[in-house]
Amino acid sequence: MSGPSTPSSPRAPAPLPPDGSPPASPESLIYDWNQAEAAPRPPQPFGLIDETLRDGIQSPSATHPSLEDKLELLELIQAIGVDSVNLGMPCSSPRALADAVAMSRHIQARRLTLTPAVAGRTVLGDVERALDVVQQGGMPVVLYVFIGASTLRQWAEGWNLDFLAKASASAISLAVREGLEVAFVTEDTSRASPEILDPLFRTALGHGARRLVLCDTVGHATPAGARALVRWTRRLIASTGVPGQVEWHGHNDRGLSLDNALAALSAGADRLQACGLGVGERVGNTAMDVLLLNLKLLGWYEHDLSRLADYTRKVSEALCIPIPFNHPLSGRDAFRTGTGVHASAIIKALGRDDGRLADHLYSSIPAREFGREQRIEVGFMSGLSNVRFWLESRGLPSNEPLCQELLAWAKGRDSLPREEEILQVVDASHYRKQTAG
Ligand SMILES: CC(C)C(=O)C(=O)O
Repeated sequence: MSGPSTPSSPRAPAPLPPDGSPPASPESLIYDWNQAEAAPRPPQPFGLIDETLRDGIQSPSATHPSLEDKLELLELIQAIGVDSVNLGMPCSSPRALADAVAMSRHIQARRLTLTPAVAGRTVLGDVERALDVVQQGGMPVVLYVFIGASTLRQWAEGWNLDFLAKASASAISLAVREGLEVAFVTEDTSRASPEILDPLFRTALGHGARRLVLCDTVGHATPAGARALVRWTRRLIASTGVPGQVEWHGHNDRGLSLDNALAALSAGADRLQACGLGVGERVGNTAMDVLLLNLKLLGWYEHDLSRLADYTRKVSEALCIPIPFNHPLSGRDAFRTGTGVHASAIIKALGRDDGRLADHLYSSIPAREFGREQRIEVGFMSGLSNVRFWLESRGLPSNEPLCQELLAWAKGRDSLPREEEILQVVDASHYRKQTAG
């Protein structure tokens, strides 16, 4: 009896080699249900902007990174293939302005290909600080000018649509007149009506803005909402005849920011904004690292990502924000296996090819492609194979009595032992044996 048919058929796994030899590739043994209803590919080439040094440092738990850390981060953002970077809000403090200038100079001195951007409100003084960055930094920057747009935001500020349009028009006009490329950012776009967005977007494009940034400021959107908003905005831009681009900025309050970013891209967004480790206001933004990981695995992103883990480590260090233990890819536990059944299968696979199969067995992410590696641990859920492998991979003797002793000891504990603790038990066992002999 055949099962229900799928809308499109993923490739069947290759037959298992009869002699147990390794298959052509780990992927050839994987039946990929994702292919049955694959997300539509982005309809056009897309860009990415790293917002860690703008929205990321707005996280209440973040430390303002030193200039040295900011410069190192620029290098890593370039290394993972992201094309643009927000240098911060030069209007927010003299230090923010000085750092933006220093980063602009660094980009030029190091010949990085990153396009720098800065942010400010639709306030003339904020535009002037962006112009200071250009003048003192010696290179153009894209200016992201933002204003609260939804009815709720208007109510909180005592604004109306007429005020929003006038403030936006005058800030954009000044920036464009001075030669800046302008991105117009409507805060709370995902809760603003077409009756607000339509005139504001037309005003912005009419005054020379060339990017419209759709903000899911409070993480309200679902993928369906993100798609609808992007498509609606693209239609609006098309109706003006102006060559405008759509950009997506999403927050993670409901845990949907990654899905929303992918949905926005599939619906035609030209650029996605994201922050390393997903840091940012409240629970943060789309995580750049997790976004890149998924774009790569979807086949939508070509760039080598072997330095992705270095990038997240630097974000964590620079902003003094620990990486959650279970964060995809970079978390301490992302590639650790203590459980006996899992470890035993990984160890068997490790013995049979160059390690590529082991990378896929209990992970959907080939660790080594992203600068990480699988680790087998010993703990209360382990079996003998964990212990034997743990000892042998450190060049230690792995005789049966020692393995049994270590396993019994590990099973009596409430948590996985640290390496030094295991080594102490190994030493004590050898000592006992010597003195007994
Ligand atoms: C200023 C804008 C881009 C913002 O951070 C938001 O709306 O979330």
